[in-house]
Amino acid sequence: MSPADALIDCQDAALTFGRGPNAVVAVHGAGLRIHAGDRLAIVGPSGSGKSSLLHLLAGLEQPTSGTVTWPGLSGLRDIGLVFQGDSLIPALDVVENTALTLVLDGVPEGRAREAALGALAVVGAADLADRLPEEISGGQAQRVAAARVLAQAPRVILADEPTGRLDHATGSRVLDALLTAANETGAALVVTTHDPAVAARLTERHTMRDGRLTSADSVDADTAHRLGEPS
Ligand SMILES: Nc1ncnc2c1ncn2[C@@H]1O[C@H](COP(=O)(O)OP(=O)(O)OP(=O)(O)O)[C@@H](O)[C@H]1O
Repeated sequence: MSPADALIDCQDAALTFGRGPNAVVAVHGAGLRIHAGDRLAIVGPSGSGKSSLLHLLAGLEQPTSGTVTWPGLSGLRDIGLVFQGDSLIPALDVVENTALTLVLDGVPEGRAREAALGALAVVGAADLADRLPEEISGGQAQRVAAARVLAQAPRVILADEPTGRLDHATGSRVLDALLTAANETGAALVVTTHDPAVAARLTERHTMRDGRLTSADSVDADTAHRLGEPS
């Protein structure tokens, strides 16, 4: 595939926080291209730079050197973000939270609500629609975050440690929701994780260590599915 086919093209991108003796190089010259249909894991321990890399890919941070471009996207709104412990707005119920990105984007409320209810059904959270965030668990909140991204129908979903604070079974359901969201919308999916079991469910893995994106391996989707099945 040529660079022009890429949704996101990250070329030798570095990100440094601070200056002089206090400077922290969070990402050293990372190269990565994201294409439609990709199911990619960025695996590494805490502090290795995974979130920083994801922020570069999302356009939330400017690279200190190198470039990040979005040749296959019409705007950064084509990117859907799911963060660890994703914050839902406490005063809005689940369906309103799910519809929020669409409403902010100018979609009429009725249509946004309909799309949100459909997305909640896809991730198995339709029964939570009328609850407030304080009335649902952390795992359920992450599934709602996946539904919100599904309703948005982005071209790329970037998920930062979406299963980080969850037990294995709950994390697995959240990942199911994200994979379903990506499959339903045809979006590329990029997930950062420190959990090899999460990484095993994606088809391509990159390793992040001390800010360096080091290696990648690929397996076909069937193998990834088998590897990711709970034993
Ligand atoms: N805003 C910031 N200012 C200064 N240093 C930062 C900032 N954000 C991140 N860092 C530093 O950059 C490095 C990489 O952090 P980053 O959050 O990207 O790692 P991570 O792999 O996502 O970790 P975690 O899994 O704990 O979120 C760390 O040393 C961190 O302390």
